[in-house]
Amino acid sequence: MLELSHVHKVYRVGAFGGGRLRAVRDVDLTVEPGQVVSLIGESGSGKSTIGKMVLGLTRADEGRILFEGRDVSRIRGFAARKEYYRHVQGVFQDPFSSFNPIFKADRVFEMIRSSYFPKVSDADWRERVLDAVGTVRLDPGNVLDKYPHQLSGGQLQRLLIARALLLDIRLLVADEIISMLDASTRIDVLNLLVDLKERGLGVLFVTHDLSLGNYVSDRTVILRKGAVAEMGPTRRVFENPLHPYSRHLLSCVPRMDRTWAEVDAERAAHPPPEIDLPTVSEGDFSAPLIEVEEGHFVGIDQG
Ligand SMILES: Nc1ncnc2c1ncn2[C@@H]1O[C@H](COP(=O)(O)OP(=O)(O)OP(=O)(O)O)[C@@H](O)[C@H]1O
Repeated sequence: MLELSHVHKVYRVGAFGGGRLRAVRDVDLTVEPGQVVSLIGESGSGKSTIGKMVLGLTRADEGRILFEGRDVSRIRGFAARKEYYRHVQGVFQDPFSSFNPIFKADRVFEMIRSSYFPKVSDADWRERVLDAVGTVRLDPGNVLDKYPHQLSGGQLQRLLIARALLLDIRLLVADEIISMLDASTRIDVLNLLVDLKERGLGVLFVTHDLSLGNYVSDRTVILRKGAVAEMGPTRRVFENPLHPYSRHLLSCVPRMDRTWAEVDAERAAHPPPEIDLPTVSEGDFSAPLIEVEEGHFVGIDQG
């Protein structure tokens, strides 16, 4: 469904744009229908840039991004872009910024209607909205006809997902969608992503939080400095992390059931296997991956 191959993004930075920042380096990844793929990395690792490239909000400098076989960078013109967004939508971190505070929150649905379904009757449209709102586990009586300030962040986030569902959406880019929500609402929105995947949608779930990625995703991609450090089935990556960076990230996640000392002792008793990481020479911006077990890849060590 979605395939990135050898994707690079270099931003111009500094005074007069004279500097270059390689935000994404030689990234390969895929998302299949009915699959949640987590893109995990610390701040600045290039996660959002990948999401933006998939959404056509910024262009890759090298490499290809294919959605259902079509090169996203070649989608030009209003009609073609509109058609793309019928199938690919993004939801972002701050739900409040996606709503205009002076309009009722469900106005976001009207915008979809006027743009994509101008001929649908009022009654039919209402039916579709109620269906989409129900799918995201909201009670229409509680959320429709309300202003954004009368709704919680979790409710607004779910309204945005409902809006996406009104289209014939096949891929959702969910960029840090729960980082502004409290713990109890987070789990509802995470479970909603699982519902979407069961409906056959592909989800690219961008997060800096490993435990969220572990909870929700089928495959995990760990990014470091714009390149893939490790990628594979989530269970394999979490149970058998092979890249030093993945191990480091995982060791930083607090455990509810153990103290630091216990975790340290366990690690010392069972040191992880050493593997040879791929290498590249200075000035080479490729970031090769080695397949260490089926579908489980490790990338270069960037120090
Ligand atoms: N429009 C831009 N112009 C210049 N540099 C940018 C631009 N957007 C992002 N960057 C830089 O590219 C790098 C990757 O940014 P990106 O937002 O993709 O990272 P991220 O992993 O999503 O981080 P965060 O979790 O903090 O959002 C960062 O160093 C960032 O400062």
